[in-house]
Amino acid sequence: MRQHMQSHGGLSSIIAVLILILFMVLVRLLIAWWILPLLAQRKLRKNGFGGPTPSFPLGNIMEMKKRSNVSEASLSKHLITHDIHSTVFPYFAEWQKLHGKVFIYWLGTKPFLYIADPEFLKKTSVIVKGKNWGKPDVFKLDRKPMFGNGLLMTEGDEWVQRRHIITPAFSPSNLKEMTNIMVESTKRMLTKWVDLTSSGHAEVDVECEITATAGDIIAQSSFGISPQECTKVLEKLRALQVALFKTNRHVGVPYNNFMYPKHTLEAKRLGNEIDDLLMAFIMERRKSAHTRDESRDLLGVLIQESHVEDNKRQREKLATRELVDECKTFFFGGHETTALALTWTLFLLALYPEWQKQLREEIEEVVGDKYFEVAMLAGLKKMGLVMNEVLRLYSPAPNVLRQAMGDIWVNDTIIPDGTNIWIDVVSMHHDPTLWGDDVNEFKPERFNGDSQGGCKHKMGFLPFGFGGRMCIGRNLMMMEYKIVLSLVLSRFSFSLSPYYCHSPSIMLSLRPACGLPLIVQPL
Ligand code: HEM
Repeated sequence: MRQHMQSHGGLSSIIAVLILILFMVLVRLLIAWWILPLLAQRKLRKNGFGGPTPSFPLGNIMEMKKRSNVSEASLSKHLITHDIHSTVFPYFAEWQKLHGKVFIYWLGTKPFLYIADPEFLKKTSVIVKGKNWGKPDVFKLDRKPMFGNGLLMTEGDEWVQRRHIITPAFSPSNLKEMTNIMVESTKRMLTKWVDLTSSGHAEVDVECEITATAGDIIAQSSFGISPQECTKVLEKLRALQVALFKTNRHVGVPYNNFMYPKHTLEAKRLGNEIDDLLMAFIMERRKSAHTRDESRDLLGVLIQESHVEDNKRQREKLATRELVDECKTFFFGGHETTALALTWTLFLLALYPEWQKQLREEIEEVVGDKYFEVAMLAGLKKMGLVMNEVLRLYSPAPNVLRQAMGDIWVNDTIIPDGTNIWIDVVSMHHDPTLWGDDVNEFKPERFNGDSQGGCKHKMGFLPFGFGGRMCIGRNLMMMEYKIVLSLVLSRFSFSLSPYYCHSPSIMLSLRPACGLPLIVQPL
Protein backbone atom coordinates (compact mmCIF):
# COMPACT_ATOMS: atom_id res chain seq x y z
CA MET A 1 0.00 0.00 0.00
CA ARG A 2 2.84 2.38 1.05
CA GLN A 3 4.74 1.39 -2.05
CA HIS A 4 1.68 2.13 -4.19
CA MET A 5 1.27 5.55 -2.52
CA GLN A 6 4.96 6.28 -3.06
CA SER A 7 4.79 5.48 -6.80
CA HIS A 8 1.58 7.51 -7.07
CA GLY A 9 3.35 10.45 -5.40
CA GLY A 10 6.31 10.03 -7.81
CA LEU A 11 3.99 10.18 -10.81
CA SER A 12 2.27 13.30 -9.46
CA SER A 13 5.62 15.06 -9.03
CA ILE A 14 6.62 14.13 -12.61
CA ILE A 15 3.30 15.52 -13.91
CA ALA A 16 3.77 18.67 -11.79
CA VAL A 17 7.30 19.15 -13.20
CA LEU A 18 6.01 18.61 -16.76
CA ILE A 19 3.20 21.13 -16.22
CA LEU A 20 5.73 23.60 -14.84
CA ILE A 21 8.03 23.09 -17.84
CA LEU A 22 5.10 23.47 -20.22
CA PHE A 23 4.01 26.62 -18.42
CA MET A 24 7.54 28.06 -18.62
CA VAL A 25 7.80 27.23 -22.33
CA LEU A 26 4.45 28.92 -22.97
CA VAL A 27 5.51 32.00 -21.01
CA ARG A 28 8.77 32.18 -22.94
CA LEU A 29 6.98 31.82 -26.26
CA LEU A 30 4.46 34.47 -25.26
CA ILE A 31 7.29 36.80 -24.30
CA ALA A 32 9.16 36.15 -27.55
CA TRP A 33 6.13 36.25 -29.84
CA TRP A 34 4.01 38.95 -28.26
CA ILE A 35 5.40 40.83 -25.23
CA LEU A 36 8.78 41.78 -26.79
CA PRO A 37 7.23 42.74 -30.16
CA LEU A 38 4.60 44.79 -28.27
CA LEU A 39 7.35 46.58 -26.36
CA ALA A 40 9.09 47.32 -29.68
CA GLN A 41 5.79 48.60 -31.05
CA ARG A 42 5.35 50.83 -27.98
CA LYS A 43 8.78 52.34 -28.56
CA LEU A 44 7.81 53.05 -32.18
CA ARG A 45 4.42 54.45 -31.19
CA LYS A 46 6.11 56.88 -28.77
CA ASN A 47 7.36 58.59 -31.94
CA GLY A 48 3.76 59.28 -32.86
CA PHE A 49 3.41 56.53 -35.52
CA GLY A 50 -0.08 55.10 -35.72
CA GLY A 51 -1.27 51.94 -37.43
CA PRO A 52 -3.99 49.29 -37.50
CA THR A 53 -4.57 47.33 -34.28
CA PRO A 54 -2.98 43.86 -34.42
CA SER A 55 -4.33 40.65 -32.92
CA PHE A 56 -2.40 37.62 -31.70
CA PRO A 57 -0.97 35.62 -33.51
CA LEU A 58 -1.87 36.87 -37.01
CA GLY A 59 -1.14 40.57 -36.52
CA ASN A 60 -2.96 42.37 -39.36
CA ILE A 61 -2.80 39.52 -41.85
CA MET A 62 -6.56 38.77 -41.83
CA GLU A 63 -7.37 42.38 -42.63
CA MET A 64 -4.79 42.36 -45.41
CA LYS A 65 -6.31 39.23 -46.90
CA LYS A 66 -9.84 40.61 -46.63
CA ARG A 67 -8.89 43.83 -48.40
CA SER A 68 -7.01 41.92 -51.11
CA ASN A 69 -10.08 39.75 -51.77
CA VAL A 70 -12.37 42.79 -51.96
CA SER A 71 -9.95 44.55 -54.31
CA GLU A 72 -9.66 41.46 -56.54
CA ALA A 73 -13.43 41.03 -56.70
CA SER A 74 -14.06 44.68 -57.55
CA LEU A 75 -11.31 44.83 -60.18
CA SER A 76 -12.63 45.13 -63.69
CA LYS A 77 -10.01 43.16 -65.56
CA HIS A 78 -10.89 44.82 -68.84
CA LEU A 79 -10.50 48.35 -67.57
CA ILE A 80 -6.91 49.43 -68.09
CA THR A 81 -5.72 51.92 -65.52
CA HIS A 82 -2.15 52.63 -64.44
CA ASP A 83 -3.40 53.72 -61.03
CA ILE A 84 -2.35 50.38 -59.54
CA HIS A 85 -1.41 51.05 -55.92
CA SER A 86 -4.87 50.35 -54.50
CA THR A 87 -5.02 47.16 -56.60
CA VAL A 88 -1.66 45.63 -55.71
CA PHE A 89 -1.47 46.89 -52.09
CA PRO A 90 -5.13 47.65 -51.18
CA TYR A 91 -4.47 47.40 -47.42
CA PHE A 92 -1.59 49.90 -47.54
CA ALA A 93 -3.64 52.30 -49.66
CA GLU A 94 -6.45 52.13 -47.07
CA TRP A 95 -4.17 52.42 -44.01
CA GLN A 96 -2.36 55.38 -45.56
CA LYS A 97 -5.64 57.30 -45.57
CA LEU A 98 -6.00 56.67 -41.83
CA HIS A 99 -2.43 56.75 -40.57
CA GLY A 100 -0.33 58.72 -43.07
CA LYS A 101 2.74 57.63 -45.02
CA VAL A 102 4.69 56.19 -42.09
CA PHE A 103 2.91 53.76 -39.77
CA ILE A 104 3.21 50.40 -38.01
CA TYR A 105 1.50 47.22 -39.15
CA TRP A 106 2.02 43.61 -38.12
CA LEU A 107 2.86 40.51 -40.12
CA GLY A 108 1.99 37.80 -37.59
CA THR A 109 3.93 38.59 -34.44
CA LYS A 110 6.39 40.93 -36.18
CA PRO A 111 5.81 44.68 -36.25
CA PHE A 112 6.86 46.43 -39.48
CA LEU A 113 7.49 50.12 -40.00
CA TYR A 114 5.79 51.04 -43.28
CA ILE A 115 7.39 53.91 -45.19
CA ALA A 116 5.98 55.68 -48.26
CA ASP A 117 7.42 59.08 -47.39
CA PRO A 118 10.66 59.80 -49.31
CA GLU A 119 11.71 62.56 -46.92
CA PHE A 120 11.54 60.21 -43.91
CA LEU A 121 13.43 57.60 -45.94
CA LYS A 122 16.10 60.12 -46.90
CA LYS A 123 16.69 61.02 -43.26
CA THR A 124 17.19 57.37 -42.26
CA SER A 125 19.38 56.58 -45.26
CA VAL A 126 21.65 59.55 -44.55
CA ILE A 127 22.32 58.07 -41.13
CA VAL A 128 22.52 54.37 -42.03
CA LYS A 129 24.93 53.19 -44.73
CA GLY A 130 24.71 49.98 -46.83
CA LYS A 131 26.70 47.77 -44.49
CA ASN A 132 24.61 48.69 -41.46
CA TRP A 133 21.24 47.80 -42.98
CA GLY A 134 19.93 44.32 -42.30
CA LYS A 135 17.20 42.32 -44.01
CA PRO A 136 14.13 41.17 -42.02
CA ASP A 137 14.78 37.77 -40.38
CA VAL A 138 11.31 36.50 -41.26
CA PHE A 139 11.92 37.00 -44.99
CA LYS A 140 15.46 35.64 -44.83
CA LEU A 141 14.02 32.43 -43.43
CA ASP A 142 10.98 32.32 -45.66
CA ARG A 143 12.86 32.98 -48.91
CA LYS A 144 15.82 30.76 -48.06
CA PRO A 145 15.04 28.11 -50.71
CA MET A 146 15.12 30.90 -53.34
CA PHE A 147 18.08 33.08 -52.33
CA GLY A 148 19.88 31.15 -49.57
CA ASN A 149 22.40 33.48 -48.00
CA GLY A 150 23.30 35.19 -51.28
CA LEU A 151 24.19 38.87 -51.71
CA LEU A 152 20.54 40.00 -51.48
CA MET A 153 20.23 38.57 -47.96
CA THR A 154 23.71 39.03 -46.46
CA GLU A 155 24.46 41.76 -43.92
CA GLY A 156 27.34 43.64 -42.28
CA ASP A 157 30.95 42.76 -43.12
CA GLU A 158 29.89 39.63 -44.98
CA TRP A 159 27.83 41.80 -47.37
CA VAL A 160 30.78 44.19 -47.88
CA GLN A 161 33.08 41.28 -48.74
CA ARG A 162 30.61 39.66 -51.16
CA ARG A 163 29.72 42.92 -52.89
CA HIS A 164 33.43 43.62 -53.29
CA ILE A 165 34.04 40.19 -54.84
CA ILE A 166 31.05 40.30 -57.19
CA THR A 167 31.25 43.90 -58.46
CA PRO A 168 34.02 43.23 -61.08
CA ALA A 169 31.73 40.74 -62.84
CA PHE A 170 29.63 43.77 -63.91
CA SER A 171 32.54 45.82 -65.25
CA PRO A 172 31.93 47.59 -68.62
CA SER A 173 34.29 45.19 -70.43
CA ASN A 174 32.47 42.15 -69.01
CA LEU A 175 29.10 43.61 -69.93
CA LYS A 176 30.36 44.26 -73.45
CA GLU A 177 31.23 40.58 -73.83
CA MET A 178 27.62 39.68 -73.07
CA THR A 179 26.27 41.58 -76.12
CA ASN A 180 26.51 38.63 -78.51
CA ILE A 181 24.71 36.29 -76.15
CA MET A 182 21.89 38.83 -75.73
CA VAL A 183 21.54 39.34 -79.48
CA GLU A 184 21.63 35.62 -80.31
CA SER A 185 19.16 34.61 -77.56
CA THR A 186 16.69 37.29 -78.67
CA LYS A 187 17.05 36.28 -82.30
CA ARG A 188 16.21 32.67 -81.38
CA MET A 189 13.03 33.91 -79.69
CA LEU A 190 12.10 36.05 -82.71
CA THR A 191 12.67 33.18 -85.15
CA LYS A 192 10.15 31.24 -83.10
CA TRP A 193 7.70 34.15 -83.40
CA VAL A 194 8.20 34.18 -87.18
CA ASP A 195 7.43 30.43 -87.30
CA LEU A 196 4.35 30.95 -85.14
CA THR A 197 2.99 33.80 -87.22
CA SER A 198 3.68 32.05 -90.53
CA SER A 199 1.74 29.02 -89.28
CA GLY A 200 -1.24 31.29 -88.59
CA HIS A 201 -0.72 32.02 -84.87
CA ALA A 202 -0.73 35.78 -84.46
CA GLU A 203 -1.03 35.67 -80.67
CA VAL A 204 2.05 35.20 -78.50
CA ASP A 205 2.26 34.98 -74.70
CA VAL A 206 4.98 37.57 -74.53
CA GLU A 207 5.59 37.36 -70.78
CA CYS A 208 6.38 33.68 -71.08
CA GLU A 209 8.63 34.18 -74.11
CA ILE A 210 10.56 37.11 -72.68
CA THR A 211 11.05 35.37 -69.32
CA ALA A 212 12.54 32.32 -71.04
CA THR A 213 14.85 34.53 -73.12
CA ALA A 214 15.97 36.61 -70.13
CA GLY A 215 16.66 33.36 -68.27
CA ASP A 216 18.66 32.06 -71.20
CA ILE A 217 20.68 35.29 -71.31
CA ILE A 218 21.60 35.30 -67.61
CA ALA A 219 22.35 31.56 -67.70
CA GLN A 220 24.72 31.84 -70.65
CA SER A 221 26.27 35.23 -69.87
CA SER A 222 26.82 34.76 -66.14
CA PHE A 223 27.21 31.01 -65.74
CA GLY A 224 28.08 29.61 -69.16
CA ILE A 225 25.08 27.25 -69.02
CA SER A 226 23.49 25.91 -72.21
CA PRO A 227 19.85 26.80 -73.07
CA GLN A 228 18.72 23.21 -72.33
CA GLU A 229 20.29 23.17 -68.88
CA CYS A 230 18.93 26.64 -68.29
CA THR A 231 15.35 25.51 -68.97
CA LYS A 232 15.61 22.92 -66.19
CA VAL A 233 16.70 25.52 -63.62
CA LEU A 234 14.12 28.06 -64.82
CA GLU A 235 11.23 25.61 -64.59
CA LYS A 236 12.18 24.70 -61.05
CA LEU A 237 12.66 28.35 -60.09
CA ARG A 238 9.21 29.24 -61.38
CA ALA A 239 7.63 26.30 -59.49
CA LEU A 240 9.54 27.38 -56.37
CA GLN A 241 8.23 30.92 -56.72
CA VAL A 242 4.64 29.64 -56.87
CA ALA A 243 5.17 27.35 -53.87
CA LEU A 244 6.82 30.14 -51.88
CA PHE A 245 4.12 32.61 -52.70
CA LYS A 246 1.52 30.22 -51.34
CA THR A 247 3.38 29.78 -48.04
CA ASN A 248 4.26 33.46 -47.93
CA ARG A 249 0.78 34.54 -46.96
CA HIS A 250 1.39 33.97 -43.24
CA VAL A 251 4.95 35.24 -42.97
CA GLY A 252 5.63 36.31 -39.39
CA VAL A 253 3.11 33.91 -37.81
CA PRO A 254 4.94 31.47 -35.50
CA TYR A 255 5.38 28.07 -37.13
CA ASN A 256 3.52 29.29 -40.23
CA ASN A 257 5.30 26.59 -42.21
CA PHE A 258 3.06 24.01 -40.56
CA MET A 259 -0.01 25.82 -41.92
CA TYR A 260 1.00 24.89 -45.47
CA PRO A 261 3.03 21.69 -45.00
CA LYS A 262 2.58 20.60 -48.63
CA HIS A 263 3.85 23.86 -50.11
CA THR A 264 6.61 24.23 -47.50
CA LEU A 265 7.95 20.76 -48.27
CA GLU A 266 7.63 21.37 -51.98
CA ALA A 267 9.56 24.65 -51.70
CA LYS A 268 12.26 22.86 -49.73
CA ARG A 269 12.45 20.03 -52.26
CA LEU A 270 12.64 22.42 -55.22
CA GLY A 271 15.24 24.55 -53.43
CA ASN A 272 17.38 21.42 -52.91
CA GLU A 273 16.95 20.31 -56.52
CA ILE A 274 18.04 23.72 -57.81
CA ASP A 275 21.03 23.55 -55.43
CA ASP A 276 22.01 20.16 -56.89
CA LEU A 277 21.78 21.40 -60.48
CA LEU A 278 23.84 24.50 -59.72
CA MET A 279 26.33 22.49 -57.70
CA ALA A 280 26.90 20.26 -60.74
CA PHE A 281 27.60 23.33 -62.95
CA ILE A 282 29.98 24.74 -60.35
CA MET A 283 31.88 21.47 -60.06
CA GLU A 284 32.15 21.24 -63.83
CA ARG A 285 33.48 24.79 -64.09
CA ARG A 286 35.83 24.25 -61.15
CA LYS A 287 37.37 21.29 -62.96
CA SER A 288 37.85 23.23 -66.18
CA ALA A 289 39.14 26.27 -64.27
CA HIS A 290 42.43 24.38 -63.71
CA THR A 291 42.86 23.56 -67.36
CA ARG A 292 41.66 26.60 -69.31
CA ASP A 293 41.88 30.35 -69.20
CA GLU A 294 38.96 30.99 -66.87
CA SER A 295 36.28 33.34 -68.11
CA ARG A 296 35.52 36.51 -66.14
CA ASP A 297 31.76 35.94 -66.20
CA LEU A 298 30.01 35.94 -62.83
CA LEU A 299 30.63 32.28 -62.06
CA GLY A 300 34.23 32.63 -63.28
CA VAL A 301 34.78 35.57 -60.93
CA LEU A 302 33.25 33.72 -57.99
CA ILE A 303 35.23 30.54 -58.65
CA GLN A 304 38.45 32.48 -59.07
CA GLU A 305 37.88 34.21 -55.74
CA SER A 306 37.24 30.95 -53.96
CA HIS A 307 40.41 29.50 -55.53
CA VAL A 308 42.61 32.39 -54.50
CA GLU A 309 41.29 32.22 -50.97
CA ASP A 310 41.60 28.40 -50.93
CA ASN A 311 45.26 28.57 -51.93
CA LYS A 312 46.13 31.19 -49.37
CA ARG A 313 43.95 29.41 -46.83
CA GLN A 314 42.33 32.66 -45.80
CA ARG A 315 39.32 32.49 -43.55
CA GLU A 316 37.01 34.49 -45.78
CA LYS A 317 37.05 32.09 -48.73
CA LEU A 318 33.81 31.54 -50.61
CA ALA A 319 32.66 28.06 -49.73
CA THR A 320 30.84 25.96 -52.32
CA ARG A 321 27.61 26.49 -50.36
CA GLU A 322 28.06 30.25 -50.74
CA LEU A 323 28.75 29.88 -54.45
CA VAL A 324 25.48 27.98 -54.86
CA ASP A 325 23.56 30.67 -52.96
CA GLU A 326 25.06 33.43 -55.11
CA CYS A 327 24.25 31.53 -58.30
CA LYS A 328 20.64 31.08 -57.15
CA THR A 329 20.33 34.74 -56.25
CA PHE A 330 21.69 35.90 -59.60
CA PHE A 331 19.81 33.34 -61.62
CA PHE A 332 16.51 34.51 -60.21
CA GLY A 333 17.28 38.22 -59.60
CA GLY A 334 19.05 38.47 -62.94
CA HIS A 335 16.19 37.36 -65.16
CA GLU A 336 12.84 37.81 -63.44
CA THR A 337 12.91 41.60 -62.93
CA THR A 338 14.49 42.35 -66.33
CA ALA A 339 11.92 40.14 -68.06
CA LEU A 340 9.11 41.95 -66.24
CA ALA A 341 10.49 45.38 -67.17
CA LEU A 342 10.47 44.27 -70.83
CA THR A 343 7.02 42.67 -70.52
CA TRP A 344 5.43 45.82 -69.03
CA THR A 345 7.20 47.86 -71.73
CA LEU A 346 5.68 45.77 -74.52
CA PHE A 347 2.29 46.09 -72.83
CA LEU A 348 2.56 49.89 -72.73
CA LEU A 349 3.92 50.12 -76.27
CA ALA A 350 1.00 47.98 -77.46
CA LEU A 351 -1.31 50.42 -75.71
CA TYR A 352 0.43 53.52 -77.09
CA PRO A 353 1.37 52.73 -80.72
CA GLU A 354 2.66 56.27 -81.29
CA TRP A 355 5.52 55.46 -78.88
CA GLN A 356 6.09 52.15 -80.64
CA LYS A 357 6.51 54.14 -83.86
CA GLN A 358 8.84 56.71 -82.31
CA LEU A 359 11.11 54.01 -80.84
CA ARG A 360 11.19 52.13 -84.15
CA GLU A 361 12.33 55.29 -85.91
CA GLU A 362 15.03 55.87 -83.30
CA ILE A 363 16.29 52.28 -83.67
CA GLU A 364 16.37 52.66 -87.45
CA GLU A 365 18.43 55.83 -87.06
CA VAL A 366 20.88 54.53 -84.42
CA VAL A 367 21.24 50.84 -85.28
CA GLY A 368 19.86 50.48 -88.81
CA ASP A 369 21.11 47.31 -90.52
CA LYS A 370 24.33 47.20 -88.51
CA TYR A 371 25.17 44.53 -85.96
CA PHE A 372 24.41 45.64 -82.41
CA GLU A 373 27.29 47.29 -80.56
CA VAL A 374 27.41 48.56 -77.00
CA ALA A 375 28.39 52.04 -78.22
CA MET A 376 24.97 52.36 -79.89
CA LEU A 377 23.05 52.03 -76.63
CA ALA A 378 23.69 55.60 -75.51
CA GLY A 379 22.08 56.82 -78.74
CA LEU A 380 18.76 55.16 -77.87
CA LYS A 381 17.63 58.12 -75.80
CA LYS A 382 13.86 57.87 -76.27
CA MET A 383 14.08 54.22 -75.30
CA GLY A 384 15.77 55.31 -72.07
CA LEU A 385 12.85 57.65 -71.33
CA VAL A 386 10.35 54.85 -71.98
CA MET A 387 12.35 52.49 -69.74
CA ASN A 388 12.25 54.92 -66.82
CA GLU A 389 8.54 55.55 -67.25
CA VAL A 390 7.84 51.81 -67.29
CA LEU A 391 9.97 51.27 -64.17
CA ARG A 392 7.98 54.06 -62.50
CA LEU A 393 4.46 52.91 -63.42
CA TYR A 394 5.06 49.14 -63.19
CA SER A 395 8.11 48.77 -60.95
CA PRO A 396 9.11 45.08 -61.15
CA ALA A 397 10.53 45.37 -57.59
CA PRO A 398 7.44 46.77 -55.82
CA ASN A 399 9.00 47.18 -52.39
CA VAL A 400 12.36 47.35 -50.62
CA LEU A 401 12.97 45.62 -47.30
CA ARG A 402 15.26 46.61 -44.48
CA GLN A 403 15.91 45.81 -40.82
CA ALA A 404 17.48 48.24 -38.36
CA MET A 405 20.73 46.80 -36.99
CA GLY A 406 21.07 49.07 -33.95
CA ASP A 407 18.92 52.05 -32.90
CA ILE A 408 18.45 54.65 -35.65
CA TRP A 409 17.80 58.23 -34.57
CA VAL A 410 16.01 60.40 -37.14
CA ASN A 411 16.04 63.82 -35.41
CA ASP A 412 13.93 63.13 -32.29
CA THR A 413 12.49 59.91 -33.66
CA ILE A 414 13.96 56.52 -32.79
CA ILE A 415 13.71 53.43 -34.94
CA PRO A 416 14.74 50.75 -32.43
CA ASP A 417 17.25 47.99 -33.10
CA GLY A 418 15.65 45.06 -34.95
CA THR A 419 12.77 47.07 -36.45
CA ASN A 420 11.57 45.59 -39.74
CA ILE A 421 11.03 48.17 -42.46
CA TRP A 422 8.81 47.89 -45.55
CA ILE A 423 9.37 50.62 -48.16
CA ASP A 424 6.43 50.93 -50.54
CA VAL A 425 7.97 51.77 -53.94
CA VAL A 426 4.66 51.42 -55.84
CA SER A 427 3.07 54.02 -53.58
CA MET A 428 5.89 56.53 -54.04
CA HIS A 429 5.91 56.01 -57.82
CA HIS A 430 2.15 56.75 -57.95
CA ASP A 431 2.00 59.59 -55.47
CA PRO A 432 0.41 62.72 -57.03
CA THR A 433 2.01 64.96 -54.39
CA LEU A 434 5.42 63.89 -55.77
CA TRP A 435 4.68 63.61 -59.50
CA GLY A 436 1.71 65.89 -60.14
CA ASP A 437 -1.83 65.22 -61.32
CA ASP A 438 -0.69 63.27 -64.39
CA VAL A 439 1.03 60.71 -62.11
CA ASN A 440 -0.97 57.79 -63.53
CA GLU A 441 -0.45 58.69 -67.17
CA PHE A 442 2.20 57.12 -69.41
CA LYS A 443 4.41 60.10 -70.24
CA PRO A 444 8.02 59.08 -70.96
CA GLU A 445 8.81 62.70 -71.83
CA ARG A 446 8.73 63.55 -68.11
CA PHE A 447 12.22 62.00 -67.95
CA ASN A 448 13.53 64.11 -70.81
CA GLY A 449 16.56 65.96 -69.43
CA ASP A 450 15.64 64.92 -65.88
CA SER A 451 16.71 61.54 -64.52
CA GLN A 452 14.18 61.98 -61.69
CA GLY A 453 11.29 62.52 -64.13
CA GLY A 454 10.24 65.76 -62.44
CA CYS A 455 9.65 63.99 -59.12
CA LYS A 456 9.62 66.57 -56.33
CA HIS A 457 11.82 64.41 -54.11
CA LYS A 458 15.05 62.74 -55.14
CA MET A 459 14.11 59.59 -53.22
CA GLY A 460 10.67 59.35 -54.79
CA PHE A 461 11.91 57.27 -57.75
CA LEU A 462 13.51 54.03 -56.54
CA PRO A 463 13.21 51.26 -59.13
CA PHE A 464 16.63 49.86 -58.15
CA GLY A 465 16.53 50.58 -54.42
CA PHE A 466 18.83 53.10 -52.77
CA GLY A 467 22.19 53.71 -51.10
CA GLY A 468 25.01 51.19 -50.97
CA ARG A 469 22.60 48.29 -51.44
CA MET A 470 21.29 49.57 -54.73
CA CYS A 471 20.83 46.88 -57.39
CA ILE A 472 24.21 45.53 -58.52
CA GLY A 473 22.78 44.37 -61.87
CA ARG A 474 21.22 47.63 -63.05
CA ASN A 475 23.76 48.32 -65.84
CA LEU A 476 23.38 44.77 -67.11
CA MET A 477 19.62 45.22 -67.04
CA MET A 478 19.73 48.50 -68.99
CA MET A 479 21.91 46.96 -71.67
CA GLU A 480 19.76 43.84 -72.01
CA TYR A 481 16.59 45.94 -72.02
CA LYS A 482 17.77 48.08 -74.95
CA ILE A 483 19.15 45.17 -76.98
CA VAL A 484 16.08 42.92 -76.62
CA LEU A 485 13.62 45.76 -77.18
CA SER A 486 15.47 47.06 -80.25
CA LEU A 487 15.46 43.64 -81.89
CA VAL A 488 11.77 43.01 -81.10
CA LEU A 489 10.69 46.44 -82.34
CA SER A 490 12.70 46.26 -85.53
CA ARG A 491 11.21 42.89 -86.51
CA PHE A 492 7.61 43.06 -85.22
CA SER A 493 4.72 45.41 -84.59
CA PHE A 494 2.22 44.42 -81.92
CA SER A 495 -1.10 45.24 -80.29
CA LEU A 496 -2.96 43.95 -77.22
CA SER A 497 -4.87 40.71 -77.65
CA PRO A 498 -8.60 40.96 -76.87
CA TYR A 499 -7.89 38.20 -74.31
CA TYR A 500 -5.55 40.38 -72.27
CA CYS A 501 -6.92 41.06 -68.79
CA HIS A 502 -5.28 43.80 -66.79
CA SER A 503 -4.40 42.40 -63.39
CA PRO A 504 -1.02 43.54 -62.10
CA SER A 505 -0.31 41.54 -58.96
CA ILE A 506 2.50 40.73 -56.58
CA MET A 507 4.27 37.40 -56.62
CA LEU A 508 7.55 38.55 -55.07
CA SER A 509 7.77 40.84 -58.14
CA LEU A 510 5.05 42.89 -59.87
CA ARG A 511 3.73 40.79 -62.71
CA PRO A 512 0.70 40.55 -65.02
CA ALA A 513 -1.28 37.79 -63.28
CA CYS A 514 -2.80 36.55 -66.56
CA GLY A 515 0.32 36.93 -68.70
CA LEU A 516 0.66 39.26 -71.68
CA PRO A 517 -0.98 37.93 -74.85
CA LEU A 518 -0.08 40.20 -77.78
CA ILE A 519 -1.05 40.08 -81.44
CA VAL A 520 2.30 40.23 -83.24
CA GLN A 521 2.92 41.00 -86.90
CA PRO A 522 6.25 40.68 -88.70
CA LEU A 523 7.37 43.96 -90.28
C1 HEM B 1 14.51 45.72 -64.04
C2 HEM B 1 15.47 45.01 -63.49
C3 HEM B 1 15.84 45.08 -62.05
C4 HEM B 1 15.21 45.71 -61.01
C5 HEM B 1 13.93 46.54 -61.05
C6 HEM B 1 15.98 45.43 -59.82
C7 HEM B 1 15.67 45.93 -58.57
C8 HEM B 1 16.43 45.73 -57.45
C9 HEM B 1 16.13 46.27 -56.15
C10 HEM B 1 14.97 47.18 -55.82
C11 HEM B 1 17.09 45.84 -55.29
C12 HEM B 1 17.14 46.06 -53.80
C13 HEM B 1 18.00 47.21 -53.49
C14 HEM B 1 17.89 47.55 -52.04
O1 HEM B 1 17.71 46.67 -51.18
O2 HEM B 1 18.01 48.74 -51.79
C15 HEM B 1 17.99 44.99 -56.04
C16 HEM B 1 19.09 44.36 -55.51
C17 HEM B 1 19.79 43.42 -56.18
N1 HEM B 1 19.69 43.11 -57.53
FE1 HEM B 1 18.44 43.93 -58.87
N2 HEM B 1 17.04 44.63 -60.15
C18 HEM B 1 16.99 44.39 -61.50
C19 HEM B 1 17.90 43.66 -62.22
C20 HEM B 1 18.90 42.90 -61.69
C21 HEM B 1 19.83 42.09 -62.44
C22 HEM B 1 19.86 42.00 -63.97
C23 HEM B 1 20.62 41.47 -61.53
C24 HEM B 1 21.76 40.50 -61.72
C25 HEM B 1 22.31 40.17 -62.83
C26 HEM B 1 20.21 41.90 -60.20
C27 HEM B 1 20.78 41.48 -59.02
C28 HEM B 1 20.55 42.08 -57.80
C29 HEM B 1 21.25 41.72 -56.57
C30 HEM B 1 22.25 40.60 -56.42
C31 HEM B 1 20.79 42.57 -55.57
C32 HEM B 1 21.25 42.63 -54.12
C33 HEM B 1 22.27 43.75 -53.99
C34 HEM B 1 22.77 43.98 -52.59
O3 HEM B 1 22.02 43.75 -51.63
O4 HEM B 1 23.92 44.39 -52.47
N3 HEM B 1 19.17 42.77 -60.34
N4 HEM B 1 17.57 44.94 -57.35
